Amino acid sequence: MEFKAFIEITRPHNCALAGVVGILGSIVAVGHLPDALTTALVFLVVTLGCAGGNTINDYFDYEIDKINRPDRPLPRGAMDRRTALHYSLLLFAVGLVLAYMINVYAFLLALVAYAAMFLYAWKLKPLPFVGNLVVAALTGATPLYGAVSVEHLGLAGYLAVCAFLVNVAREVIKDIEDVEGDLAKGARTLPIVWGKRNAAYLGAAFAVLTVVASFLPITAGVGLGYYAMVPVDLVILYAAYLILRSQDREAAHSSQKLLKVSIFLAVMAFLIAALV
Ligand SMILES: CC(C)=CCC/C(C)=C/CC/C(C)=C/CC/C(C)=C/COC[C@H](O)COP(=O)(O)O
Ligand SMILES: CC(C)=CCC/C(C)=C/CC/C(C)=C/CC/C(C)=C/COP(=O)(O)OP(=O)(O)O
Ligand SMILES: [Mg+2]
Repeated sequence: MEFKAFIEITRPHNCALAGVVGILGSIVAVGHLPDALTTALVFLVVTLGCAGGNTINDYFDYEIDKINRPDRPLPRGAMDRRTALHYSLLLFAVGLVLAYMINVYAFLLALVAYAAMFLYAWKLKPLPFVGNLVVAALTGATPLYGAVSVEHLGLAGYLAVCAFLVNVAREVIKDIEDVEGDLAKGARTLPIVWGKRNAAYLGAAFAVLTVVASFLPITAGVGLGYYAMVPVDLVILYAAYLILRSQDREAAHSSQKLLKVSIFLAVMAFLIAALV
């Protein structure tokens, strides 16, 4: 058992980004950073949830990851599956205790989100497009979590719409990348059921919808700092072009990685716009 596997299996880069998005949701909801305790609790509840979700995901994806991602901790033997199951449940439990310290709505939303992540990994992922929508809804719920924690919505709804749309695009394109392993396990993902080209059209359409939605905050009078979103939109459009041009594994990998970069850059743009 490798100690670093306990960090690696949580995909800390996703968790940290998600935690920042939770805080960003609070900021754009009330127009300023909430008090230190609320900020810390929002960050921890989201990161612990994301960590538990990624861990339980690898627990149930063990057979598929032996083909698609043999370098991950479980297929390479750095952690056993039973430990991963108990570890994920511990992460969720700690997250729920902290969520209860925020307010009852934050506790309930965390309970629903954590249950959705477990259900996705256990049963929903193989369902064509349904699994993609669940993951995207969870990413959209992240800024809303920050808003619920400060009991105000503000511009967090716009952030949630953008998060949902860009992650639908990315999840569909990730499924195009993973067709080989998914086929071997009999997973009925969208590209397998509907064809890689049709799935590429759908993924690109959601990428374009993300660009359209990214201008919504401007209608609400967000400041000049928001124009940092323009290069983000260009990255998203290029990712859409890549997957339309070719649906092979390499093109899908480049396209979904570019969308991940756009998510990171967009979060920075929203932070600049919210704090400038
Ligand atoms: C206009 C625009 C792009 C706005 C950005 C909206 C926004 C705030 C997005 C943030 C979404 C979010 C909470 C991201 C957290 C990290 C993340 C990508 C979670 C989804 O992970 C599922 C994915 O399948 C994991 O795969 P991988 O990244 O390859 O490990
Ligand atoms: C709202 C609260 C309290 C928490 C939200 C926590 C977040 C940010 C969830 C975002 C979605 C997420 C990280 C879900 C976890 C499950 C997961 C990793 C889904 C994607 O897994 P696969 O579809 O198997 O793709 P991989 O090939 O990357 O494993
Ligand atoms: Mg997985």
